[in-house]
Amino acid sequence: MSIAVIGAGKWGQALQFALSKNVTCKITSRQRKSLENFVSLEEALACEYLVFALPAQVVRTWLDEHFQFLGQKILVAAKGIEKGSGAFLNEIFAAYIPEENLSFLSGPSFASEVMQGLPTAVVINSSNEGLAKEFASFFPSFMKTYTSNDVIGAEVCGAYKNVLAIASGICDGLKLGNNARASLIARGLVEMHRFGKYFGATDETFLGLSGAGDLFLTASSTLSRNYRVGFFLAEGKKLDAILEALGEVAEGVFTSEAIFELSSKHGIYTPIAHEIALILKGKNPKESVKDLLADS
Ligand SMILES: NC(=O)C1=CN([C@@H]2O[C@H](COP(=O)(O)OP(=O)(O)OC[C@H]3O[C@@H](n4cnc5c(N)ncnc54)[C@H](O)[C@@H]3O)[C@@H](O)[C@H]2O)C=CC1
Ligand SMILES: O=C(CO)COP(=O)(O)O
Repeated sequence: MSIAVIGAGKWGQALQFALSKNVTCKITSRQRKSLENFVSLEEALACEYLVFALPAQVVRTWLDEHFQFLGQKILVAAKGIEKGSGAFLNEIFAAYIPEENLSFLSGPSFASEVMQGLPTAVVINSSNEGLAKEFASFFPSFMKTYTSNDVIGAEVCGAYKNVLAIASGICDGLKLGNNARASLIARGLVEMHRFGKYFGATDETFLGLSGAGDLFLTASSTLSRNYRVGFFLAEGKKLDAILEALGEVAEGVFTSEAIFELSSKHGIYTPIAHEIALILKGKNPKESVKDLLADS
């Protein structure tokens, strides 16, 4: 078998590191990097298995410009909803790749900890159980892998928790206390469940690794880029300056807009994501706290 990671950012490199414990794993990116088993895009695309670790917002253009379906089996490792279209990643990929060849990775997994070989548990989600199990078998023992067929549930959780992590960072940046953060995370879980149910997600996904697991992780740690974006916004820093200093993707910034658009279109009640979208457009976070407390 042959496998390659596409995208050599933080997550792509961590996944290559993890998969290389069991299999020879190649990696490619738009700029050549001096990484072991770095290959050209052509060589990567010729592999039987591909792991996509590109930011959600660039996936559609990337597929349009570079992808050719040769029967490859795909694991999508990005977490986000496309801004503008409100498209989920499974919808974007489905235009290029048959559903039975697609799977999606979810669960609590900071790249920096995976890079150190620290233990975690993740989920491989696919309508094709055999494919999910195949990908699961490639992961090293320090990453315990579960499988699920709730693709949309895993996708909603992975994307929504990034927006809630921004909210949590704001909460801590404003020094609102532990009670406030726990309330926010708990209400956030209810909110993302409501949103996910609308699109057909399964209840139990929200209680497991993809939902509560990844939400608790990301919304309670300064290791999260999304959390840090929120923290610095609360300190009064400008979004552009925060993102420039971050130098890495914070998907929640784009996903909050996508959720705002989808919730407005479908009439889904998502007050926390709504306030985050407004804060990212310049609303004072303290006003948002007042509005959320007063909201009934
Ligand atoms: N870092 C982490 O701990 C985790 C990240 N993820 C998700 O994985 C995805 C990627 O995140 P990271 O690797 O951490 O981000 P990153 O910011 O470290 O790297 C993103 C990579 O994408 C490349 N890239 C950006 N635009 C591109 C384009 N138009 N064409 C080709 N390549 C392009 C960049 O050069 C960079 O190498 C995101 O959706 C993120 O939410 C998921 C789980 C964990
Ligand atoms: O998805 C992640 C961990 O599971 C990474 O979160 P951040 O992108 O906020 O760092």
